[in-house]
Formats: sequence, C-alpha cells, structure tokens
Amino acid sequence: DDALYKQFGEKEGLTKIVDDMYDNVLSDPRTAPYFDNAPVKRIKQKLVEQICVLLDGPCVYTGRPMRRTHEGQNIDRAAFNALVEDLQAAMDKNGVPFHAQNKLLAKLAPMYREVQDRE
Ligand code: HEM
Repeated sequence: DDALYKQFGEKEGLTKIVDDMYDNVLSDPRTAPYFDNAPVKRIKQKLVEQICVLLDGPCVYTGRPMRRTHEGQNIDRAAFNALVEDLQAAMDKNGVPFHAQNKLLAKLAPMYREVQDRE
C-alpha cells in the first residue's frame, strides 16, 4: 500500500524534500564538486520518480540505470554518506516521521553498490 508514500506528503511533499536535499547537496563541500555542470533540474525530476517508486507510490522511473549514470564519477563511501545526510536533513526539515525516514534509508543503503565508482 502507499502508507509510506503518504508519510512523505505524496508528490508535493516528496518534490519539496528533493528540492531541499539538493540545496543541501549543492552547498555541502563534500558533495557539491560532483555536481559541477550536472543537469540538476533533470536529476531532481528523476530522483522524485525513483524515490516515489521506492516508497510504493504511483510512479514510474524514467531515468537512466544507476550504475551507468554514476560510473566514472569517483563516488566513494564518504560522498555517499554525505549525500544521505543531506537527504536526512531535508526529511527532518519537512517533518517526515523518523520511522518513515528509516524505511527509505534502508532501501537506499544497498544502492551504494550501484553508485560507487573509484575507477
Ligand atoms: C542512493 C543514492 C543515489 C541515488 C538514488 C541517485 C540517483 C540519481 C538519479 C535518479 C540521477 C539522474 C539519472 C538520469 O539522469 O537519468 C542521478 C544523477 C547523478 N548523481 Fe546520483 N544518486 C545517488 C547517489 C549519488 C551520489 C552519492 C553522488 C555524488 C556525491 C551522485 C551524483 C550524481 C551526479 C553528478 C549525477 C548527474 C550525472 C550526469 O547526468 O552526468 N549521486 N543520481
């Protein structure tokens, strides 16, 4: 069911959370350099779709595969953890219940395997 999606405020709430997350990511010295020249508007749209799917919301992900999108970017554990912290701050700011936050984080954690790339 879509109870979790509802706890994120559905499409409107999720869009606000992703906007706030990217404000954090772009002002965080640990993550900002990765996004020089990146198409932030597109990334935000695709990320809303993807998180919506993870929350069992009524969405379809239309972006590129995670591994291909992130390969060659030197994303390591520190960068990944920093981005997750920036997401947590955005969820806090928007009043997402702690229990609901943890459910999303548990689904994102295994995605490290697909975005990490030290080559
Ligand atoms: C679970 C964690 C992550 C998820 C779910 C995620 C998701 C996404 C999505 C959906 C896109 C857009 C794909 C498309 O254009 O079709 C994207 C692009 C991108 N992501 Fe991530 N990402 C994650 C972690 C990270 C991390 C840790 C970094 C760096 C600190 C990062 C940097 C980027 C950059 C720079 C792009 C733009 C690539 C390009 O278009 O050239 N991502 N990500």
